[in-house]
Amino acid sequence: MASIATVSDLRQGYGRRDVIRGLDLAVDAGVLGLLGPNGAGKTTLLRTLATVAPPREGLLKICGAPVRSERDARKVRRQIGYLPQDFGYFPAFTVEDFVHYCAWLRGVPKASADVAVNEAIECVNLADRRTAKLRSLSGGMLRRCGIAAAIVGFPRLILLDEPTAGLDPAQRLEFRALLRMLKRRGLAVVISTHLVEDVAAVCDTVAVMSGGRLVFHGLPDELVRAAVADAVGDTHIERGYMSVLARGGRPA
Ligand SMILES: Nc1ncnc2c1ncn2[C@@H]1O[C@H](COP(=O)(O)OP(=O)(O)OP(=O)(O)O)[C@@H](O)[C@H]1O
Repeated sequence: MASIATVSDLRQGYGRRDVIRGLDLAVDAGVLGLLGPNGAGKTTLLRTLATVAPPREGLLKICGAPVRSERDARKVRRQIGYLPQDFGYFPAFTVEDFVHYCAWLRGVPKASADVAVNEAIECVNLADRRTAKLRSLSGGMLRRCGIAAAIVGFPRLILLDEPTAGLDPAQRLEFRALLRMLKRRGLAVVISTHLVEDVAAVCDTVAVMSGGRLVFHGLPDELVRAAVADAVGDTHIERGYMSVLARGGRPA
């Protein structure tokens, strides 16, 4: 089956600086966990997949369509839900207003928008706060509202930048259940996270970035098996993660 998104030989950066070089990645249905230390390039990759910034070099394809121009990007944005790390919002909007607005921005058909908005709000367990103003929400609730905005209408590609930041342990478990539901719908979800245990619990595949390159892409079990004998870490997968970072992508 064709991948939902691919980047080939991607070069991406800011100003004069390249932060991603020669990166190839295929995103298929299921949950892909994107790991890597601060500054590795995870957000830059997600922004590129979200068509926020065009690749400096290389090819981005969404649902099989090459995205080479703003015109191409407009055609595929309907298929993309994106939760940035720091998302902008209007404090006076209610939860419902905000998710509706994001549905409208993404072109969710008007006839199905009300149902889609309700469904998204229920998915993140904010139904009892639907008329609350965003300014009155806790950090975790606001994050869940952002997740609802990213999944409304169930786009085929959902990109979540540190979605579990600020969630308490019970909310993180609920978020994992939500990811499993999105997976059952055949959607592709990419989550950037520093929580290696979230990846072990719910991701089908894992990509590890370091210094703007992909140093690992495979199954969570394969990351566990990548652990070297003296690796640091409290869990098997943390030891695998630390090992691939230390190795910098060189074959074992
Ligand atoms: N808007 C920007 N302008 C200039 N440089 C930037 C900008 N955003 C990110 N960078 C730089 O690009 C590199 C990659 O940053 P990026 O945010 O993609 O990493 P990350 O893996 O998401 O990090 P974190 O885990 O801290 O969120 C870093 O060196 C960062 O300083």
